[in-house]
Amino acid sequence: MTTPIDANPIDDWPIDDTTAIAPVPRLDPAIPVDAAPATALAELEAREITAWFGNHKVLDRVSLTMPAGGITALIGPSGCGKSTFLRILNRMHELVPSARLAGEVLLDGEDIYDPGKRLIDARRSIGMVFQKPNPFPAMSIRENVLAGLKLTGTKMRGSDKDLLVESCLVKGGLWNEVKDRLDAPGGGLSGGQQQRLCIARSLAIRPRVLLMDEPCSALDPTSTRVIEETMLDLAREVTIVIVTHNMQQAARVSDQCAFFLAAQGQPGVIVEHGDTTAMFQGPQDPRTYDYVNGRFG
Ligand SMILES: Nc1ncnc2c1ncn2[C@@H]1O[C@H](COP(=O)(O)OP(=O)(O)OP(=O)(O)O)[C@@H](O)[C@H]1O
Repeated sequence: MTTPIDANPIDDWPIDDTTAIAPVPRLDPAIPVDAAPATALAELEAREITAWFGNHKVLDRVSLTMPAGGITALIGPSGCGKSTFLRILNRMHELVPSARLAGEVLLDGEDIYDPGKRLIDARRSIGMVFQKPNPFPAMSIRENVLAGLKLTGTKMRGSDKDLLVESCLVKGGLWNEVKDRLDAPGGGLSGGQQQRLCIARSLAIRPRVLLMDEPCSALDPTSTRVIEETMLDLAREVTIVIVTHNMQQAARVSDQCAFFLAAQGQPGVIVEHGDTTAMFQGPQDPRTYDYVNGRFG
């Protein structure tokens, strides 16, 4: 099925993913966030995804199941469509005016592109963390975590906000470093701390899936390890999909990998996917072997 691209109902959100925060969905103001039940782990399944920018087809019939509570790494050389695929998973692809796609993305069996589904619900359930940490620099750490609620106009008691800020910063692996300076500006944190603040911010809207587009590529090795530990902890409650160029990182954090490749002038496809250990130790396809062993890309 070719999915029609609707006008973007959140048209005041910036598009540039190096500077924007992910569009934040609207919580039900009637439900205090700390009282909301924990959400069940969700499986995400992409079926036969084909994507275009104008007439340029960049993905061809890509299917992948991303298991509930797992970490799936998308790997492959530059330009093979990994980020495009990731952005299709939470309907960010349609922010680009020339973008089109065909196929389905099922969140626990329900197609997020179904005409009866609202864009806002996809964004509510499927959060995104970008390559470059992008906190609001002048806002305090606390305000950054709560930014999604503020932007959506959700009302919450002060004590509920305090609980939410603490729980998100704990889950984001940042609480111990910032608990005594929650009113300090987010822009004053180190790059690695800023990225964990962005993770905490995305958790505040209780996503069921967290998409991460090269979240450590701007960070030093120590910060990278801290983010990886945070991801491993988070996978107990959110399904994670990460794009990474770092093969060691893919091996360290992911349960399964999908290897994307685009032949010269051709759209990207998944050459091979499966258990990460198997992909690294005994890939089926010689191109996967060459890529994971650093022979190209
Ligand atoms: N906004 C856009 N408009 C037009 N073409 C685009 C746009 N974004 C990406 N493309 C094209 O789509 C193809 C896939 O790009 P994409 O960024 O998804 O690849 P990638 O595998 O994530 O690359 P990298 O690893 O370098 O980030 C490329 O040919 C790219 O030039």
